[in-house]
Amino acid sequence: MKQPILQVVLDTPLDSSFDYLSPSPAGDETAAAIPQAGQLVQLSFGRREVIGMVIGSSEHSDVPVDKLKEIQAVRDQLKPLAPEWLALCRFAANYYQRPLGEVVLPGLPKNLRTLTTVSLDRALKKLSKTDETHDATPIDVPALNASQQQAADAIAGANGFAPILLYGVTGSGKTEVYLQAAAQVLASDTENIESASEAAENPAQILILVPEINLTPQLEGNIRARFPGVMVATLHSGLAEGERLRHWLAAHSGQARIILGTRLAVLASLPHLKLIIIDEEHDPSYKQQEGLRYSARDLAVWRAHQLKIPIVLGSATPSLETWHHAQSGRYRKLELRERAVKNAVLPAVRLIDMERDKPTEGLTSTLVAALKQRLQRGEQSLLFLNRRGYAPVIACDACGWVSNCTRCTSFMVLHKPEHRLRCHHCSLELRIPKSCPTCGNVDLQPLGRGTQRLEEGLKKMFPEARVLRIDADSTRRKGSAQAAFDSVHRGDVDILIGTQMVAKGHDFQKLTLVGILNPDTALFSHDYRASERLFAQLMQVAGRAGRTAQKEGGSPSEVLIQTRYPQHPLYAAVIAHDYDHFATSLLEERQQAHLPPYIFQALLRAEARELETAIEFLQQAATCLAHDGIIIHDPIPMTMTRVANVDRAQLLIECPSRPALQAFLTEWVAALRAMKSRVKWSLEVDPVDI
Ligand SMILES: Nc1ncnc2c1ncn2[C@@H]1O[C@H](COP(=O)(O)OP(=O)(O)OP(=O)(O)O)[C@@H](O)[C@H]1O
Ligand SMILES: [Zn+2]
Repeated sequence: MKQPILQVVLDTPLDSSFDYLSPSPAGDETAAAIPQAGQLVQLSFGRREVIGMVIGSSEHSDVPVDKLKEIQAVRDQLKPLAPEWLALCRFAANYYQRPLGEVVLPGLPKNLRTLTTVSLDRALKKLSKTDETHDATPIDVPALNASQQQAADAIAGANGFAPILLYGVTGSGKTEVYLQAAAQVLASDTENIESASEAAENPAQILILVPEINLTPQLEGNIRARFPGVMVATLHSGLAEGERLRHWLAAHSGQARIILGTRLAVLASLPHLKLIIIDEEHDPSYKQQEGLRYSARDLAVWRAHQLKIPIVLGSATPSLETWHHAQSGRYRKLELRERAVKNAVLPAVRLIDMERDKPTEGLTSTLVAALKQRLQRGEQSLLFLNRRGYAPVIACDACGWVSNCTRCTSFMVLHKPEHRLRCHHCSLELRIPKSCPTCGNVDLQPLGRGTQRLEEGLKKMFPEARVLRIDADSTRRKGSAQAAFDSVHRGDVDILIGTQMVAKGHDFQKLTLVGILNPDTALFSHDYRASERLFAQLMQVAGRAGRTAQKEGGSPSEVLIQTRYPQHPLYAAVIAHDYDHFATSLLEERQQAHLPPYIFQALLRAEARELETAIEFLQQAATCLAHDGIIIHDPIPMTMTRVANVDRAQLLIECPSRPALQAFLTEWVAALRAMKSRVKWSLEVDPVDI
């Protein structure tokens, strides 16, 4: 019999599959099983041994058969990945203009891509022994209020592809809706299937995506307690490789029925997926910013469409893309207008004019008085400052020297507790100079204020208060973020200082005051998405206050924003908690200015030692192909031009039609590859940072 020819993809930048021969039977076999599409195989490629995935087979090859190599080993202990999964990868590869192999293989856990099968065999063995049920004391499940019930029923009752926006104000109990809808889906799946054995073989799976899993241990605990007897798998980059493989296999085998993960989980193998939930769907962390620059939200919607299942996008501040779909009726909108806890109300938002009430240690007297009141009453406060470090720069008054990074177009940030200057872009670290490097002046001054400096000032101002800072620096150790949030929930903290890490979905029960410091810079950014983001961020952080009813003798929940621009319309919308109106007017602006979601964009980035080289490459790229109907802008240096001694420039491409843009990009990428330029370039489809 002729050996079939297998097409295999590998993790290489070469945009093609490679032909290999099926392995010949071992001595004592008459015929070896032919590897199927979706199967992982080991083979030699050039001089290397690598892991690839079979994507198809054929009778013919353009390469003479005697030149073809045989596949060396088949990972047949692993069930092949399903055709639907391969189709998802194909879509992502086409849409984001990447070779299929660079989507398929990096999407799998590392331990599946190694040449030994030790960890795979170990993980499979461990999984086969795992009792599907985990011990959990079922917790009290709150009775849903009417709008929550309606939403949960609508989700669980949806048939076929059903994209749903769950638009609920902060604290409206969206999580409870997800969980009760999920419970209904898991239960009805078991009832509907006629034979019990079929149900046992194919129980429904539910994918829940969250922006950052380490920040939501509450949710994971809640899910485990809620679904005793159901295997829950988590998938995120914080897992050790062994664990990650085990969880991935649990999803792939169908044993895990609830999969809770960050953006990377959207590429998991989920053979019985019946419902997808994306919490905080507006969150920028759903966008992968390197390699395959995908939007997990968009891929999830595609997946739901492919499988004809419902998908829930939950947020108090939906992205404008999602809002646009809800307005046009493509997505169904379900609303939760009230906070879920009885008598809990949205906080009153007030602006403090910093021109009139001049801050000391970064705090206006109004905010200080409000903090004092909370301390006296034993309530918690949160100060939100989205800038980590002590001060963004240090400077010499005498000669004007500032702490520039020598490798980037940015400043070295002062990190006082660590006694270091750090560049947040290239990670360069230096000791803090004792005197000015140019004039020798010993009196170097920190300019501006980050979370560390705020913490120092607060401790001086309120020596009796328990102050805790949560930011990327204070939570570097594994588990430290969780420990920090636990101490806030226990009530061991009076004043919490935090960056955007503290704003994401936390259900702080004792918090009655939120102070927002320094949000103004984003008002005047040249990025057209800045105001959408700032608004969402302010609404989210404001939403951490007042999640329970006001106690007797307690303070009403309140949000104080320190600003120099109290007249700015964005703040007026925050005060009114008026997302609808704000989003609608932003959409109008976008439509008039021909910006997304009314136009589709792609961004070509180039990197070189010299800026001119990068720009030249982009100029060539702009003219290398006819482009009717495609708008190609002039190449420009990126705002932060130099990072780690590399200069960066970008070229924006736009088109009112997505298919036309896609068709152009496919041809264009081929032309760019053919240029064989030494400039490093990358293409991003639907870019979010321009
Ligand atoms: N039906 C209900 N009755 C009483 N309490 C409820 C009910 N539903 C939810 N809650 C409680 O309301 C609080 C807020 O819920 P949750 O954290 O789910 O809000 P959310 O809509 O996700 O808010 P955010 O957008 O701010 O993350 C939680 O403490 C939750 O336990
Ligand atoms: Zn740097």
